Amino acid sequence: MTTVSFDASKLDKFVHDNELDEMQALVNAADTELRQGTGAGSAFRDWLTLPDDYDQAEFTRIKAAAAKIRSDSKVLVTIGIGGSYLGAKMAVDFLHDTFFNYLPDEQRQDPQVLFAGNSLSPSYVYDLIHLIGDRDFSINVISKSGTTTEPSIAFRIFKAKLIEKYGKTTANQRIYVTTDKQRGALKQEAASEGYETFIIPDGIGGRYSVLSAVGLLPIAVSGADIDQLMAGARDAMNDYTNPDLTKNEAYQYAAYRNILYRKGFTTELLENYEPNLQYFAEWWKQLMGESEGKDQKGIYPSSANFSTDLHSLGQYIQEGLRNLMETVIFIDKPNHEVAIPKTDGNLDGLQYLEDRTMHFANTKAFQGVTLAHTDGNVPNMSVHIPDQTPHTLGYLIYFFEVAVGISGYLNGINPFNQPGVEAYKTNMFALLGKPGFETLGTELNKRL
Ligand SMILES: O=P(O)(O)OC[C@H]1O[C@](O)(CO)[C@@H](O)[C@@H]1O
Repeated sequence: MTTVSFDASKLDKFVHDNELDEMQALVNAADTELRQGTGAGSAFRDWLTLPDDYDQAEFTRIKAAAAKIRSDSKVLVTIGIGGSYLGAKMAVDFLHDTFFNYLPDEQRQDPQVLFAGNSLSPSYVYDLIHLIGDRDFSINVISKSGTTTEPSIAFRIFKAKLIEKYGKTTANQRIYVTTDKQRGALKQEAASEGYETFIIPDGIGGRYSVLSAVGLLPIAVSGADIDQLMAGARDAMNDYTNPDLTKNEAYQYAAYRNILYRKGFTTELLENYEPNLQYFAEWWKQLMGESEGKDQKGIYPSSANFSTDLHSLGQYIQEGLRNLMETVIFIDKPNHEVAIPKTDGNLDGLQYLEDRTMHFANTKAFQGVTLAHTDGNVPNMSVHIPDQTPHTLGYLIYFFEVAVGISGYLNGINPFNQPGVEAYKTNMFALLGKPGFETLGTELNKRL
């Protein structure tokens, strides 16, 4: 039984039935490229089988490390950027109360899972140190390359704090490293300092890595069930193998967004109606943007949070430039339901909603928006999920991963590389004065 249900029924106005049929041959070819490894970037497809084919011993070690952190720390500082933090952040948000990280220590059973190294903001780091205060903490530093500047700087700072608080020997036992099995400065440091280390498999790029140690350790520290997360992904892996578009909704989603893209709908908004899905969209944006935006083409991934943003972006979506398509993730059964109470009289004009629930109102907002935006010529697709359990999240993650693999090949690009992200790094190194970048540094400084 599938967990995710993809709904393209509101696309009639934009896509004829025969157009989907016409995509079948291209989808078959994309499926072969993905499954047989004949497409570009084939060395980075190990996420395809990861839910079934992962290192069980390491998985056990992740759980043991999580148990230790949960027993000796009030805070886990998770250091990483891009794919080395977005998956963990979105999963911790998705799987817990909206205010999970805000609860005071006396009201919580789980450590706070906080993030660093995903920007170069000094104020953020200063404020985070202040927030941790004198509470016990551990660090999980995550970097596949082991050399990314933002997390490297944050690690230096938080490691110094850890040593200051506990002394070097104990501090080293509170540092958990997730990195490549052999390359990079972080790997060398972990080996020399004896930090507990987890591996990011070679064949999995950062944005596809949430179901490896990259995501699993912080998610397990938060108290979420990582067995169920993997089980959900495994179910999706088994459900999405048939390339027949009438039988594979992940492939349907890939096909429809490419049909729409070719008609000029070049920006896709991923939308939600639950605030703790906001970071799901941030994770999705990296997955889609780094996979598809290359060779001067690709759908631009953006996002909106509803109904909040209907009061800010709603006007643009309804009547602005017509290059938008929308994909809504809608949760059929929210974690909690709240009734709209009865009151004496009808001064606020809400009597007609008495005995209704907030989820009823949210559902009507979703339905009303879908029809209004469709009338406004914004193609609407939706992805329904039953709940916010780890199983559903694992399933949903896999849905989007396999969809972007197919989508990338449909658009004739390599969905597994990200050459474009190097340009800013090279300039930054040159301007920072990193050894080896002196000539470029001189040139760039003249242009400033
Ligand atoms: O894990 P790393 O090597 O620190 O990289 C973090 C992120 O940086 C990128 O390489 C882009 O700069 C992403 O692809 C990746 O997810």
